[in-house]
Amino acid sequence: MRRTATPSERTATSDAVRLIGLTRTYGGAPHEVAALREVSTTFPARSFTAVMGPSGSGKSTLLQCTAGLDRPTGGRVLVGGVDLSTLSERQRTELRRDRLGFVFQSFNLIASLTAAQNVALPIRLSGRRPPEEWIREVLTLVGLGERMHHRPAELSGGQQQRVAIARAVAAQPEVIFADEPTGALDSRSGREVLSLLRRLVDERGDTVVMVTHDPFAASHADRVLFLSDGALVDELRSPDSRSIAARLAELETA
Ligand SMILES: Nc1ncnc2c1ncn2[C@@H]1O[C@H](COP(=O)(O)OP(=O)(O)OP(=O)(O)O)[C@@H](O)[C@H]1O
Repeated sequence: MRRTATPSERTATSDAVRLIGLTRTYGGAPHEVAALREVSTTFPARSFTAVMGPSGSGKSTLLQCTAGLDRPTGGRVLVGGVDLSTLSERQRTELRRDRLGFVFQSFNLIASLTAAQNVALPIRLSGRRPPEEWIREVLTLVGLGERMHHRPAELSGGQQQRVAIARAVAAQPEVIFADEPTGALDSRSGREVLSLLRRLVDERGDTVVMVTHDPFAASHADRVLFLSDGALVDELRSPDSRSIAARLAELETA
C-alpha cells in the first residue's frame, strides 16, 4: 500500500509545507481579532516541528489553516507545492483525506469499529481497499499488532492514541498534524506516544507538525516555533524542556 513516495525516496531537503505571510482575522472592525499575523515558515520533509505559545496566541488557527480546515484571510499555504487557495472546497477535502494525517487530543476513533477497521477507514473512504497485511504492519509499527480486533473501549487511552497514529500513518501522508496528542494521556502513555512520533520521523521519514502546551512534549521535536499574539516570534532548534519552558514563560508574562 505505497501510493506516495516511500520515506527512503523522499528527499531530505524538500519542504513538505510552506507558509507565506499567513494571516487570519476573525470578525470585522472595530472588533476584528488578528489570530495570525503574516506568519512565514517552512516545515521541511522528514522533520518534527512543535508549535507553542501562550493561550490565544494562534496555535490552533495555524494548524487549521495549514491543514486546509480553515481558510486564511491573507497569505498562502503550500502543501507539497500545491497552493491551497487555488483549490475548491472539494479538492481541499480530497487533499486532506489523501495527503494529510491527523491526530487529535481526543483520539477521535469510531467506537463501533475495531482498531484495524479504524486504521483502514480513511483508505476505504478514498475508494481503495487496504490489504490486511498493510493494516497489520502499521498496527505492529505502533506496538498493537496483537490488538487489531479490539474496539476502542477495550484499549487504554495510550493504546487508543497509538491506533489514531496508525490511522494517520496508514495512508502514507505527506504531513501528520497532531493537536495536543498527549493532552488526555497520563505521563507514561504520553511518553510512549511522543517516542512513537519521533520514531516515525527518524525511521520512516515522516513529517510531523504538533501543537502542544507541554515543554516536555515539544522537546521531542527538531524545532519549536513560538507564537505570540498571532505572530511568529521565535524558534528553538533541538531544544531541551527547560529552555522551552523558559521561553514560553517569558512570552506568557510579556
Ligand atoms: N472562530 C473564531 N471567532 C473569533 N475569534 C476566534 C475564533 N477562533 C479563534 N479566535 C481567536 O483567535 C485567537 C487565536 O486563537 P487560537 O485558538 O488559534 O489560539 P491557541 O493558541 O490555539 O489557544 P489555546 O492555547 O488556548 O488553545 C484568539 O484570540 C481567539 O479568541
